[in-house]
Amino acid sequence: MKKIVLIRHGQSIYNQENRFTGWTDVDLSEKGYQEAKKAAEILKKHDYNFDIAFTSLLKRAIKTLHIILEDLDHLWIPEYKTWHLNERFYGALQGLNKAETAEKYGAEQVYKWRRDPDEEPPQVTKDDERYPGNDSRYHNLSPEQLPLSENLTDTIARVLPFWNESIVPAISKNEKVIISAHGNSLRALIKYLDHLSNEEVTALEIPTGSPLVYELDDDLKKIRHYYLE
Ligand SMILES: O=C(O)[C@@H](CO)OP(=O)(O)O
Repeated sequence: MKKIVLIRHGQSIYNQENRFTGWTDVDLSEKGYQEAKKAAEILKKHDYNFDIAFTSLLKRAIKTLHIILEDLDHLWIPEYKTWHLNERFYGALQGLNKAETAEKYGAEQVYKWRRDPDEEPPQVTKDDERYPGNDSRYHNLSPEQLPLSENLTDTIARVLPFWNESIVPAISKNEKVIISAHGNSLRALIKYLDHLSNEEVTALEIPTGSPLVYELDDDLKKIRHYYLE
């Protein structure tokens, strides 16, 4: 039996301010740091350690991972950072307050933008500073890979190839894997691992800073999952 740990980063400053975040590289809030420390304490209590880590290109996920690895005295393990694990790119909604946006466009429309797997949020234009083509960290992405906006279906389409090509080989070699990522990149992965329908994934909410264990069989099919406490 194989075990992997998924963790959504601790609360970010935009989570705290109730803003659409996406690929905006905001830091953890003070509460987010505390959540990451708590996650480390829980993992330590249950004797978890890791051989390899995967995270996004965004500091809230990277710092959550580092806080955990530091407290487990495992900062030395190989660590792969990839845009494939980034949060869903929220397009022109990034930075806007969620409550104000609901007042402007209606709660139903905002709910669809947030949770309907096939509803695409408004796009950014290429001259917008939020467009990833204007950020040097994404210089190696092809024009087709650079999003103007993403729905969950688009996010799944870039998370799963990375899962199959980079994470599955590590798990298959019995390496102990931790993935520090985001609400929607983890939702994408969990939809796949749990065979969730679009309706089921719409209802799935992943708490910040809570280590989530997936037990997988030798064919990497899910046996069960649970949050560590
Ligand atoms: O703003 C975001 O990027 C995400 C995660 O915080 O929000 P939501 O839960 O609306 O998808």
